[in-house]
Amino acid sequence: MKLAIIGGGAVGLLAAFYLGREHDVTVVTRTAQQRDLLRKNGVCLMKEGQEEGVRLVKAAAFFEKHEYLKHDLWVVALKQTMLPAFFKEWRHCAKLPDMLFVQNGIGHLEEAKKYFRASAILGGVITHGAMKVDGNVVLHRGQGALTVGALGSRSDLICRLLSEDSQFPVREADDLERLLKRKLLTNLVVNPLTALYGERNGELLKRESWRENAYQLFLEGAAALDLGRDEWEQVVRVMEATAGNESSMLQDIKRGKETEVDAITGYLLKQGAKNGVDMPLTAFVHRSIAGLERRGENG
Ligand SMILES: NC(=O)C1=CN([C@@H]2O[C@H](COP(=O)(O)OP(=O)(O)OC[C@H]3O[C@@H](n4cnc5c(N)ncnc54)[C@H](OP(=O)(O)O)[C@@H]3O)[C@@H](O)[C@H]2O)C=CC1
Ligand SMILES: CC(C)(CO)C(=O)C(=O)O
Repeated sequence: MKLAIIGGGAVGLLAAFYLGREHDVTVVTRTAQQRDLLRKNGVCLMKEGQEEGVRLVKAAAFFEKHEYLKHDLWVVALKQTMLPAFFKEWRHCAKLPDMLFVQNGIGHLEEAKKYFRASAILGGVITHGAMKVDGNVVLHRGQGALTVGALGSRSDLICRLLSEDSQFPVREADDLERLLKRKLLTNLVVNPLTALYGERNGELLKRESWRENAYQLFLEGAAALDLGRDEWEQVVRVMEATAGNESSMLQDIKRGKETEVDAITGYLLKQGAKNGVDMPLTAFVHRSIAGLERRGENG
């Protein structure tokens, strides 16, 4: 398939490297500078400090629309915070490719369906850990999977994406909504706490007091999402598998970027209010992250 990966960040570069084994991949970057770097050097994948390989890919800058408008599928690897601008840019375009959104969070798929009625909208859940270290270099810091499902009726695109690649398996979701909820629960626990403590994912399990905080936060999220306490096991599994990764929220805080806190704790607080679930810990971490972003402050 001809895939355009929109966003050459951590996840975009990771997906380009692995999906590029089987598909014809174009990475769509925000800047011409990154486009040129990728055209010249390809995507370089690192694991445990070692270079694993280089994948030659096509690259286009976001404004060069003709370069990727006719592809079979767009894999949208932008942050939640970038989606409003993405929707605004394309909402009036009549014929667009089908799209796979891989963001953490939930509500964006319904939003995409509203804007892009003619395109199939797929949702993807990524449990890999990844960090971009340069415009064309990504560190694969935790083995997971990409699990894909369709919003509404099943799309044959999913079959074409499925892969047994042991380092980057692509699986089909039985129940996309439930999968997104479970991932959200993981992100509720891992992302804000690692961002507050300034530590990698695995540290949350190593210290008894942090593990207890993580569990108490998990209980609030599980209640708000109407998921069982047994989900804790899968949250722990992701923390173990991505133990050496810095969560995407910690990476954002370190770089002084806006985080996805509204799509994670913000969304859950609304869900809790709707379902009559008291969420004092979630409110605490939400305000704490907003404070680290220095929202509403002058400094
Ligand atoms: N990192 C991880 O380990 C994981 C991340 N996720 C989720 O995946 C999603 C993506 O995260 P991640 O890759 O870490 O984020 P990054 O911030 O690393 O990547 C986002 C990329 O989008 C680019 N971008 C912004 N605007 C445009 C535009 N108009 N056109 C093209 N590119 C654009 C940015 O470019 P520039 O840098 O030039 O501004 C940046 O490279 C998030 O929802 C995250 O929560 C899920 C699982 C794991
Ligand atoms: C899977 C995990 C927790 C990896 O760090 C993630 O989703 C993120 O960092 O946003």
